[in-house]
Amino acid sequence: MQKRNKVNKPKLYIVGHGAIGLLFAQLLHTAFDIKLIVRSKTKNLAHITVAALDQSVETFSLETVTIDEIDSIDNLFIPTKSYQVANVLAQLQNKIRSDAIVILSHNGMPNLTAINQALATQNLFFLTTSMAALKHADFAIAHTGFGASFIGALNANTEKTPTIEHLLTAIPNITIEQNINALLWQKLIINIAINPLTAVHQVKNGALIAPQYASEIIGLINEAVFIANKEGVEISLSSALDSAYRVMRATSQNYSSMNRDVFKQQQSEIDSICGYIHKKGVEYCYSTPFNSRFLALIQDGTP
Ligand SMILES: NC(=O)C1=CN([C@@H]2O[C@H](COP(=O)(O)OP(=O)(O)OC[C@H]3O[C@@H](n4cnc5c(N)ncnc54)[C@H](OP(=O)(O)O)[C@@H]3O)[C@@H](O)[C@H]2O)C=CC1
Ligand SMILES: CC(C)(CO)C(=O)C(=O)O
Repeated sequence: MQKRNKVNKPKLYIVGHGAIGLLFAQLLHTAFDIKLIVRSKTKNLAHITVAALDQSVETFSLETVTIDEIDSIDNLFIPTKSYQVANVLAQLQNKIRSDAIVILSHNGMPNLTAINQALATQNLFFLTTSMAALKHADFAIAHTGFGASFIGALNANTEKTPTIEHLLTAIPNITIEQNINALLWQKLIINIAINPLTAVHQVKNGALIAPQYASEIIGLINEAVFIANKEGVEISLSSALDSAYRVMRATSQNYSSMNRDVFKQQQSEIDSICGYIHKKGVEYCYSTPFNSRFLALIQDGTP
């Protein structure tokens, strides 16, 4: 296959060099001229190592830039933790062109009001993925799980541009989803079922298939389905349970991201996962004992 010249490739900025950012950099670096936005740097080029699922290892180099070095951004991918998004947007807001393509990707419900306020004219997308990656060193990851990805438009002015066409070609098992709310809720419900329990009990995703966890899984998902339905998103308890158990089986050997956060005693995304259901429950005067309890347990840091 003919290699495309760097000058002909569209530029894509990726925030950070986290596990998902580097995984997507590997998938996209032949289609895009990728620049990694780093907090600080000593070198202009990062040498990246990705251990694939089949144990083969790929190495490639990408340019790194600090925010101060950026003039303007046409295409931006933000694969950070949910609690880091507001800060990223505040730092980059003046650099992002008014017609730029911005793709957010994180677990937990995004703060759509804040995102739409910060980026009122840009083409906003959200990408969810069930692929998994683990970071071993600053620029080294292992691809640890294969799963489907979905991308959907977050605002009405969003168009399917060549950037999105390139993404759809380069990322395996990705589908464009027209109903963004359904997409966000489906992923939220999977994380509600898996993340807090694997974090509190310090078990792999597959362990949750055991009957001893069933009543808590049903309790957590039932509350989320109630809120989703109140918000106009049609999801049934049985289809939500099916999806959650499917992902537990597909990622059975993985430790969830929240499991690792709790293990390493670092900040987790519980506020935008169980915390989102707790907050919505308060708004609807609907009690959410399961989500509220896991929110408190994990926020407390001593599950
Ligand atoms: N890893 C996985 O397998 C999966 C992860 N996800 C979700 O994807 C999202 C990303 O996960 P993951 O890649 O594991 O997380 P990481 O913490 O590995 O990656 C986030 C990266 O963004 C960087 N970053 C954040 N803010 C800034 C900033 N202002 N300037 C520069 N860099 C910044 C972080 O830097 P620093 O470390 O310095 O803060 C870090 O390098 C999360 O929501 C996660 O739950 C979803 C499916 C699977
Ligand atoms: C899909 C799942 C549960 C995979 O582990 C995930 O998104 C996570 O760990 O945060």
